[in-house]
Amino acid sequence: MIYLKDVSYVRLGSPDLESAEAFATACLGLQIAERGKKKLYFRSDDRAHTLCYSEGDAGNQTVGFEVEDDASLQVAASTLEALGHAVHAGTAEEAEQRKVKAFIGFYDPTGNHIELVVRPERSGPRYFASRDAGITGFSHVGLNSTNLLRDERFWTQVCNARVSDRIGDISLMRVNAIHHTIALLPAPNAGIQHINHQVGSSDDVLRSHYFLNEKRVPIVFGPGRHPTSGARFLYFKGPDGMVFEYSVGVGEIENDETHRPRQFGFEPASFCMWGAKPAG
Ligand SMILES: O=C(O)c1cccc(O)c1O
Ligand SMILES: [Fe+2]
Repeated sequence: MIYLKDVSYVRLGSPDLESAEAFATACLGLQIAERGKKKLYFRSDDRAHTLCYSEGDAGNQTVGFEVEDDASLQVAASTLEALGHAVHAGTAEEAEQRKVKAFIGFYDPTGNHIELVVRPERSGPRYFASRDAGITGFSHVGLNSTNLLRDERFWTQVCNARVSDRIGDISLMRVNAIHHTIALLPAPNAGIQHINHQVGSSDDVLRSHYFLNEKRVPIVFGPGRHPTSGARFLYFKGPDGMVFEYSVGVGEIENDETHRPRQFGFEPASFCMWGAKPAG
């Protein structure tokens, strides 16, 4: 069993780092942590980085998850290899680029590139962004899935994810008390479907709605409220078509042992209890 503790970071390729930087700082509200060679590191909370853009193909997308220690990483590697997944052991240089002690890389059954990391760095100074978006931290990712049942099985049976709720066959899965850290959404190919940051209040969500509209950032869904996690949300489009979500008030699962996933119908009202409909 692979015990995921939390999501750690997202790594995104972009052919235009300048635009990515402008969006991440002036629109999304992240803090530049470090400029590397053709790499930009961003902070959103007390971690040293939670997002890294590197110059390259926008199809290069990776999600990093934290595991407990080196022993857990070894178990993860052998578990994956036994199941036929090719596992890449991160080199010291690659680990340094990720600000982690060690990591492995592999592809999930859909083909999403996943990294498992040990001892991701924190930062001493607190997160301080130039735009006051009210971000309190990087919280979850939506992952594309070409086969929801197969991929839910991978994340819950090979890994320790637990289903908190389902909308149709879409699963919202937790790896700790937070309602979900991974959402699996149907898509024809691999990719990150959205990247979620939590904000401090509903005011932040609505304030950003006006702010992003003014900046001509395409709003793709919301403001709204998810009946599943209870979170108030706003989705908008960033560089290379990547969708970002702000949300506040994501619930926690009080009793991990006794919680049973709730089933919601695959319909708009299951995504927004206020009646918002996705754009397009
Ligand atoms: O927060 C949620 O419950 C949620 C539901 C559907 C899709 C999402 O991205 C979510 O964050
Ligand atoms: Fe989400």
